[in-house]
Amino acid sequence: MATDICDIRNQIDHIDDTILDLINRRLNLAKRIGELKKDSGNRVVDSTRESEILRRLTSLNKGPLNPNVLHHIFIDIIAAARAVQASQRVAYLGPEATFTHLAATSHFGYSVTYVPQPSIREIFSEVEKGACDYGVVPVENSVEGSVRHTLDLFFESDLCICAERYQPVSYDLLAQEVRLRAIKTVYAHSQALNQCRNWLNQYLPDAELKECSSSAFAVGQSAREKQVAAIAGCGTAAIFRLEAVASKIEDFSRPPTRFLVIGKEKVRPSGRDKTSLMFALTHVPGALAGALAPITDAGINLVKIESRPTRHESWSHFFFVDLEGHFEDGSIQKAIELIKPHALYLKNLGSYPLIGVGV
Ligand SMILES: C=C(O[C@@H]1C=C(C(=O)O)C=C[C@H]1O)C(=O)O
Repeated sequence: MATDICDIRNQIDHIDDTILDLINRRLNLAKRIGELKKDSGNRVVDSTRESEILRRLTSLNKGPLNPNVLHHIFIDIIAAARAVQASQRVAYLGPEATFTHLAATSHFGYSVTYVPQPSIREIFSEVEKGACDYGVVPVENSVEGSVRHTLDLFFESDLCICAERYQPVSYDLLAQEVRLRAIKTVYAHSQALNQCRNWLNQYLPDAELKECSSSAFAVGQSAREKQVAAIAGCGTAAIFRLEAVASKIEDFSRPPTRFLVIGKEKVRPSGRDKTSLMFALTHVPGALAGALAPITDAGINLVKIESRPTRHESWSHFFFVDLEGHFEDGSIQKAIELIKPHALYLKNLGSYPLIGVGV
């Protein structure tokens, strides 16, 4: 038996050596690409190429590797490949361990510098002034609120959407050690606490529950004391060097929150893309139907539509629509030309790879 384990471990060591060697060879190639990009003035991050790689590997994968794990592994390899080309700074809605932070790390991996911001407006402005290369903002069904704020800020800003990301809203119980019995106190943000009440009543009925202002504060308390646990977003244990004592402890599972990666670059087509438009219409009967008709007529899939008051005197509503396709597709360009006469204002917020929910 022991010899068997020994033998198999030797084989694993050999595979690890090969993986390490291959990763370093891949990084050296990325470095060469980085030099070519520098010469031609191209940006380091190529989201289209990245999504092509992830889609290709996901379809090649025959298991037992879980597709989500495959995604995480390659996001980190790709992040390391970006880092050897240039350092990247990513602004997100802080503090650490928010769902926006999680969305950011699952998109950019751990080889970039994350810069927490106190508000969505500040994320936009950090990227606009070039202090950060990208920003990550919540846009739909957020637990952090202010999603409408994100939509409104696109009116003022020239930044575009470079990518989207779906982040599950799920909680872990974190502590220094994994024995549930040892936990006497649980710190959590009020939202997290409210969403995990049943689980806490069932598994930690005697623990003292302490509400605090952020998950980052909660995990800070846990890092200080062995008997203190914290509730934080699923997957944050590694960020804080704590153990996940229990996972998915929320009482009801919720749909994932959608986040956007914003930046200055226009993303080229990947083969399966989404285009986000924002337009304002006059408040006359049939205006919206008229503006949407070119989309229907072209057989374009309207993925989402949402409206916001413009708060400008003579304009009534902004409409945000997500279409399946890329701005460079003839059908999308033609539809936009036909919408324009109906609109007081129209802006293309960007085309970016379409991502399945949960990836
Ligand atoms: C290596 C490149 O740079 C970055 C890293 C990539 C990778 O690791 O595969 C892919 C796209 C870029 O974001 C590249 O552009 O090919």
